[in-house]
Amino acid sequence: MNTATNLSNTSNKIFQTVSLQTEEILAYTADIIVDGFPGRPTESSFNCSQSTNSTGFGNICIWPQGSRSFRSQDVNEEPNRGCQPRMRGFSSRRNFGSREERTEDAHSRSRGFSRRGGARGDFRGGRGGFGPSQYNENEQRERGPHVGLRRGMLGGPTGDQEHRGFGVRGDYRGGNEEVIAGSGRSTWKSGVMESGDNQGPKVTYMPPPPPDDEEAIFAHYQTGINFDKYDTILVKVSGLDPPPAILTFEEANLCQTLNKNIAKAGYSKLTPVQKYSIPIILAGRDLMACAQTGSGKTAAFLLPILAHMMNDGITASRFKEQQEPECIIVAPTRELINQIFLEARKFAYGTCIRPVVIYGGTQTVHSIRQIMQGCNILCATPGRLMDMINKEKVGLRKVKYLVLDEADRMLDMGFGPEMKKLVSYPSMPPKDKRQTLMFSATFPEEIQRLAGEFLKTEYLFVVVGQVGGACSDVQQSILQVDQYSKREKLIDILLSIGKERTMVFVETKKKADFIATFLCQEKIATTSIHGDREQREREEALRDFRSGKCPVLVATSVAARGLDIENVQHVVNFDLPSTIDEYVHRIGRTGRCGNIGKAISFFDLKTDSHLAEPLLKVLSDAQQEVPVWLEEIAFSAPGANFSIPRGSIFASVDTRKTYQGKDGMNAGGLNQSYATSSADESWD
Ligand SMILES: Nc1ncnc2c1ncn2[C@@H]1O[C@H](COP(=O)(O)OP(=O)(O)OP(=O)(O)O)[C@@H](O)[C@H]1O
Repeated sequence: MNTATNLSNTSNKIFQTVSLQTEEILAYTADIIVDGFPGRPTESSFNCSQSTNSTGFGNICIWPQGSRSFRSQDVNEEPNRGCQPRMRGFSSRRNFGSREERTEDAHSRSRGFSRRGGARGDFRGGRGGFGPSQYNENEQRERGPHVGLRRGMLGGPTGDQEHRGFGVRGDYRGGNEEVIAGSGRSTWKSGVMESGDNQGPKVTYMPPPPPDDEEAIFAHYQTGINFDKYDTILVKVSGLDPPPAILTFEEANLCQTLNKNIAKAGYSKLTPVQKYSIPIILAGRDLMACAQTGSGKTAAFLLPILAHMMNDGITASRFKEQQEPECIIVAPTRELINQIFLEARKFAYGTCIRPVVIYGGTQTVHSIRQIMQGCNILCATPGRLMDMINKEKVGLRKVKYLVLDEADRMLDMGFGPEMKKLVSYPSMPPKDKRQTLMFSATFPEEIQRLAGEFLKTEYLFVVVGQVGGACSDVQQSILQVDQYSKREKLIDILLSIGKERTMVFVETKKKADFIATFLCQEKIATTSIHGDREQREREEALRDFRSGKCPVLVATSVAARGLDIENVQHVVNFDLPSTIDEYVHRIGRTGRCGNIGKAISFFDLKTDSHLAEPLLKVLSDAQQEVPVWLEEIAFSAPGANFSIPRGSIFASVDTRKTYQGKDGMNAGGLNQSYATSSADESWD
């Protein structure tokens, strides 16, 4: 394989072709039928030039004028081979596994290996060219157990990125943390992080430093017209002796620097989750908090942690081989953890507290360098974090605050074992010696139970609204669209939307490429983000989307959680996700911070019927119109049970048995219900 990397692209293709096992060729043959798209995205359609920058359009693909487009009328034909989109990353490169990122991606590969009998060194990937040999007609899902099969097929150390191009897609890269988690159905091999160290190419990507002028640091978007409506949402706090909520930032008694930063960030009123979480964290309590998407959970944990650190008189950490951060924040995706880091940097501005971010898909040496320069708050994706701990670049002895953002995902089968490993690390202070904080918009009951293991028994549970409820600022519509009509419908919608920023969610990485290519062909400036894109490309895609250069972003679930992008007015679920929680997170990319958004979902009777009932509940809980046909499907579903109260598919209360069935209140102050709208609780 090493020899192969030194061959020219052409000879590599030949090499790879002859390397295919019969079984893989057969699998590839199956793979050419993309779900719902008999019009196969061929090598030519995805044969994207790497010289993207020369197009001046970054990640988007541009079809030459007059190129023939393929829409549903020519679904049985391939797109014109002469019209190749110049679209970096949609197809052109493949990588072969990263030594540096091994630990990050070991999960996905290990799962692939375990399912495939531990084989390494297979060829695969090859989007649009040689075909990911492991695909079958069902496609590999972005989330779930098949993900590992997509990666590292060629295996072996293969040199740096410059040598990766085989003219096909399917880059191996490490650390798609987001990819392995989520469905709760993924298989997991604990201990894989330490296994085999010599897989894949060296990752050379170093993310550019974020702009450090004050204006950029404090750049923010405006709260929307419904921001004040947050006041009316019911908040429930359960657990012993919760401290009273605060109504204003002043009541939090934060230091002057923090208050200044809050003002510069444009925050003048607390959101409900902040009103309740800030005093709880300031009081040193462990917390599990559940609040709608876009309602300010990040600041709800960052501000009190920073306040504690300021009170503790933390001094600037000095350059050292090993750093011992006081706070560790973990999140499931690279882009999200980077966003959290930027928030931490904003609120810590002008203090000597140094936040650092590390995540997969970037040079390990770069992460090490960042850490060594001093680190008080370490924002990390799990794989990279464990790698740094194993390399003894991060010591856990001083950890006082541990935050799991998107905690339900951090604790599911994808990341749960890793999180357990983290908290049981010998040097990690036990739970009674640290403060553990968990935040998410969704918290399934079984995950709540798991979370209990990480938290002190007397942790507090804050629920703003309904656990797992959708944000009511998102106008949701569900359309019945079969898979063969989806593209046509999408075009209609995007044309009517015009240039408004829109995220289009699809279920697989491959389909993300396909739809992005298709939209570009239709002359809609589109970019894409998913776990098979290189980190550089993912970040470029987000930049292009944020700036409006590409107003359409086609995404897999990698972008479903946490991303806070200004002005996303629409979310389209081209494919509905497999779980209702995922739906709630996806549509939450719009309608943030009091702004209004719209979400349109294509409901395919053949594949989505299982979602009818939970969808109906989410819609009605958020006071949305429920289509009659959806109601009918939901009611006719086997086992449909509408005697249960709406929303009861979600945990509506703290699952701790001790506190349940007490009629809402007891002498210890359990299960207090609060409405932030009470007359004396104005935010002004
Ligand atoms: N009190 C506030 N006043 C004004 N803006 C705020 C306030 N709190 C948070 N925001 C802004 O609201 C936006 C959404 O916040 P954030 O990303 O923390 O939401 P979230 O609840 O974590 O959402 P998700 O569940 O999608 O992760 C951000 O742009 C943030 O800066």
